[in-house]
Amino acid sequence: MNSENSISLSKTTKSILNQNGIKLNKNLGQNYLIDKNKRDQIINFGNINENDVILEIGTGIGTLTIELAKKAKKVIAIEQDKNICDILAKRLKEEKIDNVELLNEDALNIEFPKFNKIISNLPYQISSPITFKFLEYDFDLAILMYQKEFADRMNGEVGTKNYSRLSAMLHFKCDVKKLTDVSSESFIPKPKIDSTVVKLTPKKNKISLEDFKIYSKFTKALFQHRNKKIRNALIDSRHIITNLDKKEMKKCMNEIEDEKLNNYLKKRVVVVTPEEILFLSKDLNSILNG
Ligand SMILES: C[S@@+](CC[C@H](N)C(=O)[O-])C[C@H]1O[C@@H](n2cnc3c(N)ncnc32)[C@H](O)[C@@H]1O
Repeated sequence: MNSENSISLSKTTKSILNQNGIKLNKNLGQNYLIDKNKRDQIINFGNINENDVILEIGTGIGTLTIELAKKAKKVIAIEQDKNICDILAKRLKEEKIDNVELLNEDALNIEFPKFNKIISNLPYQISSPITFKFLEYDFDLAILMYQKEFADRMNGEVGTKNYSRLSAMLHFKCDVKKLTDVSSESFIPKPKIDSTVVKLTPKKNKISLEDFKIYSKFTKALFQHRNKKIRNALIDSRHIITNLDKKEMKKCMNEIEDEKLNNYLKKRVVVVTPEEILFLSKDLNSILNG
């Protein structure tokens, strides 16, 4: 960490918060970046040009927003906390920055305006739902800061403790690359966890929207019981994938004659690859809902 740089960002951040009488709220994931080198690294990873429209979730007082706005065509900046949003609006005005569309909203509850890149130091309490939401949109690149353990789960290998609904969902949509770790010292207040900056690059040959919808439902059902056999996991989470009741569903499963499918049903969730989940989700979906 370059101490001079960091001291200045740390000082500015503390002074803005003090002047406005702000006490940061843990429940909203308000840990603000004070490491100027890491901030600059994140911006550089974004490889921003003057045509980019950047989506930023959780702007805080604008540590990333202001630098993003200097390089991009436009920044769509979403911040849930009204007081923090007001501070950023004032800063943007003072700095004569007019290419930021600042939205005081819960990012989980709104439809995002059009964008092509996402760059954010995310509020960690919404890491999962916001990442799944990103997957519903087309974009060129995302540079996102997550809790380190969450980042590890994003490309968890099949059969390991990090293999999760998250890794299975990302598998068909994006390449996931960890770029740099960020120590807890780089934030105020200092969180108990370390962080990792991750790059998501959407895959070119994605599966069809219809298949991904079915795959998503089955993945959700399966990973609620990651150590169970697939058959039992699906029966237990049947409400996610079908309207059949337990008896009807068991009957359907018992009538399956396809050997390959029957073999999958006997495997434990955690050892089944995304390709296998895709295969069985399409077949089972027509059996259970056909
Ligand atoms: C980790 S801080 C990042 C702040 C700033 N970008 C930085 O790097 O210092 C996350 C921010 O997200 C905001 N936030 C929390 N939940 C949110 C939500 N559901 N929608 C939008 N913003 C949210 C918090 O108020 C907080 O300012």
